[in-house]
Formats: sequence, C-alpha cells, structure tokens
Amino acid sequence: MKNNNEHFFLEQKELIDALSSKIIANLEEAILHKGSASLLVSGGSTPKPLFEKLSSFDIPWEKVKIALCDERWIDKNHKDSNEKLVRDSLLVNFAKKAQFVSMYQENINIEDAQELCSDIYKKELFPLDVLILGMGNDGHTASLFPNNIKLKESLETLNKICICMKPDTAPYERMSLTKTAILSASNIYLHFEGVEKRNVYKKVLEGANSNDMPISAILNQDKKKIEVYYK
Ligand SMILES: O=C1O[C@H](COP(=O)(O)O)[C@@H](O)[C@H](O)[C@H]1O
Repeated sequence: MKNNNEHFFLEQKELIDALSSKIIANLEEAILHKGSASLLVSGGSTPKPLFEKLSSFDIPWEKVKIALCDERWIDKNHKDSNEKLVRDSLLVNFAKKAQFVSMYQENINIEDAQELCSDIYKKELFPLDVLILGMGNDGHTASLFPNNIKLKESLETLNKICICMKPDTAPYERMSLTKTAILSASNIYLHFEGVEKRNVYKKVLEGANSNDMPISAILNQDKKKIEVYYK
C-alpha cells in the first residue's frame, strides 16, 4: 500500500459524518480559490446515506458541478441508473442547486459515446476537485471490472478520460473514468462498507493483482494519496 490514509469506523453514522465533513471542506476550499468546484461520485448501493448527508450542508451548491465516476448505459429513469440515484438522493435539499453533468448520453451507442463523454467531462468538470470511489465485492471500482478485455487499456491509457466496458460478471454496458482521469483529481476518496469488501481490501493491501482486483491499481500507486473510509 502506497501513501494512503485509512479511516476505519465501527458505526456507519460516524463514517458518514466524518467523510461528508471532509468532502464539504474540499468543496468549500475549491470554491474559495477558483470560484467553483467539481464533485465526482460513484453509484451502486453504498453511497445513498452519504449523498443524503452531503445534501444537508448549506454551502453554495450553485457553484458545484456534480457528475459520475461511472454509469450503466441505461435510461436515466431506470431503477439501476447511477444518475437516478444521484438525482434522488444527492440533488435534493440544499444540493438541489448544484448542476448535474450526465455521463449517460441518449440515442448514442456506448462505443461512439466514449469521445463525446470525454469531451463533455473535459469541458465541464476538469480539473476534478473531489472524487469518491466505491468498490464491488469483486474488487472493481468505478466500472473497471476484473479480467475484462478493456481493463488493460482503461488502466494504461493516458489520453482517454472515459472508456466503455461490458462486464462479464455484472449487468449492463458501462462507461467509466479511466485510471488516469481518476488519479487526476485533487482529493480522492474510497468508501466501502461490510465484511466482504474488507476482505477484498485486505487482499489489495497484500498486493493483489490489478487484473484480478482493479481497485489495486488505484490504491497501489505512488502518484496520489487515497483517503480510505470504511467500516
Ligand atoms: O456497479 C457499481 O458498483 C460499484 C460498487 O457498488 P456497491 O453497490 O457495491 O456499493 C460502484 O462504486 C459503481 O459506481 C457502480 O456502478
């Protein structure tokens, strides 16, 4: 493990309180220094309580642009859409003033959308201020899936911001930030909960291969310090 800071909690509430305070402080600092901030979030089942807590902070959300680290290539109103999760749980309360930048693009096939998504992200969101990753029980992060034909490219390319992937082990085609894009963020958090994920994390600390557990490529590198929040 290189250079990372670990924050372990016994209770979810303590974790959410601590992590949300750090994220809000990062956003306020970015707004103070450059007048705006970008917040990149993950989807799945873990972040809902964090999103609800973040939305309750009274900060100048109109100066914040929110977007996803990865998206399932399905309609924005589909129950499994990460965008739907963000709209329902984060873009509420005070945070409803924030601007959401969609990763999912309607009426375009995902292969063709890679360049479009990269252009939109570059124009609207870069440089990235705060980025929160999740982690699956299989060691995937964002939509960088183990043993996938596109994984090597997603971990090695220096030119792409967004890359598409069709997981063999999970539903839906996905669009994901590449490793280079993820590590470009100023403040990077990994948030996971539960015993299965703690076991994955332990294997990563022991040096798991990034082809088997892509989160290893994010945690076992020298470029950026990752703040790991877990319970
Ligand atoms: O499919 C996804 O999975 C990961 C982990 O999700 P969780 O449900 O295990 O919390 C998530 O970080 C990613 O954004 C999502 O698309």
